[in-house]
Amino acid sequence: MVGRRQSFLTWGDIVRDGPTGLELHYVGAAAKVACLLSGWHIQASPYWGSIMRVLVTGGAGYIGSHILFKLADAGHEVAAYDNLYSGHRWAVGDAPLHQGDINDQARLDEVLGKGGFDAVIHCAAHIWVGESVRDPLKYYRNNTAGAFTLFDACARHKLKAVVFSSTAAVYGEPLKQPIDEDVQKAPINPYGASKLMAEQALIEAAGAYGFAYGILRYFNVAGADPKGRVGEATPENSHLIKVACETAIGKRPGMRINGTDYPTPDGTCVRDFVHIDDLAAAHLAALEHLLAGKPSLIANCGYGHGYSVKEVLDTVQRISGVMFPIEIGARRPGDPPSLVADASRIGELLGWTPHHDDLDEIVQSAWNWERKLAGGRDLGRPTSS
Ligand SMILES: NC(=O)c1ccc[n+]([C@@H]2O[C@H](COP(=O)([O-])OP(=O)(O)OC[C@H]3O[C@@H](n4cnc5c(N)ncnc54)[C@H](O)[C@@H]3O)[C@@H](O)[C@H]2O)c1
Ligand SMILES: O=c1ccn([C@@H]2O[C@H](COP(=O)(O)OP(=O)(O)O[C@H]3O[C@H](CO)[C@H](O)[C@H](O)[C@H]3O)[C@@H](O)[C@H]2O)c(=O)[nH]1
Repeated sequence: MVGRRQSFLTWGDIVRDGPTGLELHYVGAAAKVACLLSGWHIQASPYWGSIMRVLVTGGAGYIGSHILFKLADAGHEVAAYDNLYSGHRWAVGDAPLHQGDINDQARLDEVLGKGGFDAVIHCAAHIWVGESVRDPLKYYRNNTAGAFTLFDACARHKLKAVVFSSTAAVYGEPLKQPIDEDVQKAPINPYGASKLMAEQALIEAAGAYGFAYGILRYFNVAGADPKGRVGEATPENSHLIKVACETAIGKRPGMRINGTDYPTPDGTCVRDFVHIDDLAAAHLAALEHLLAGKPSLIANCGYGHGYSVKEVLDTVQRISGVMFPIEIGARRPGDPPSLVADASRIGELLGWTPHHDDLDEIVQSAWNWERKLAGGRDLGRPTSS
């Protein structure tokens, strides 16, 4: 895959219009040679040389928007589907934004019916563990029932593949760490349970209606686009690194550590923080894998090692240079003490190799983005449902 869009589109267009598979090999090989000669970075890809047409639900949100940029950078055709509940119109960049709700079957039919999409990446969801404990039905309605409506539409419109944003929260509190994909799933909060049900429905629907699926279970995603085009701007945010950066920049007066009495080395929760750019790359690799006809998969997205809440806050203070106030509070209901991925499967299946496995780099990129936001973009919550 090459890192320059215009040129790749030219090759891809030839490939797409070619009457036989021969062109694909010819054009693919010629493009590879051209890129090697011009020194462009190339990653091995089984879907090399073809354009994928992909609809990203939740594309105006934090993770969806980075996936849009990653796919577009690689020359693919992308569009976002988002109700702008917590997303932002500006976050989709040049991609078309189809405003709509995943619970709205008629709107999904309209968009998927004329879109000519090969695949859907399903990121749209409610995402807050704490809120899910306070208002579980909100989560089952959007993350489970909404996913059913979307998967049904994908089946009826004969999509080839669906990649689903799942979460480490499906595991609950497994005894074994790092956590591999086959451990027993026993979510301890409605957010994780709502996602696990959607996973199950996707697996069964894909088998029955004949499409491929990729379930990616993200651990804790953080950081921003290395080119600074987009980053995390989800409103009412409770993600640790985001809250810490907002506190350091002065948007919040202080912050709290949710519990220091966990059975972990320093008593605070431990999480496996994965850089958003590596996570977006995992989606590109998963799509290429599935659209090349390879088997459906379930894979963790993490680095295989964790940092405690205290370690993360120390890092944010050091990198920002701001010693913001931190108080010690009670545990937050629904928080497992430790979530660290066994990340071997995704490497084996997709050849995924992290490029940003470094807490300082993750925090630095989140901090750079926070400073850019403070420069003045309007981040008010859009009003549509
Ligand atoms: N952020 C993390 O650390 C993390 C970790 C694991 C899994 N995930 C999963 O990744 C996905 C994306 O999370 P995010 O951090 O980008 O959250 P986000 O809130 O920034 O993005 C979610 C997007 O979905 C949209 N949306 C929500 N409900 C919708 C609906 N009914 N119809 C259409 N659009 C809707 C929102 O407007 C928003 O743009 C979610 O599925 C989440 O569960 C996130
Ligand atoms: O101000 C804060 C914010 C967070 N925390 C703590 O930091 C840890 C991480 O919390 P986050 O809210 O950043 O992340 P979660 O692990 O709760 O959840 C995130 O990662 C999960 C996967 O591991 C999910 O998928 C979910 O969508 C996503 O929000 C938790 O112990 C939390 O209590 C604090 O102490 N203070």
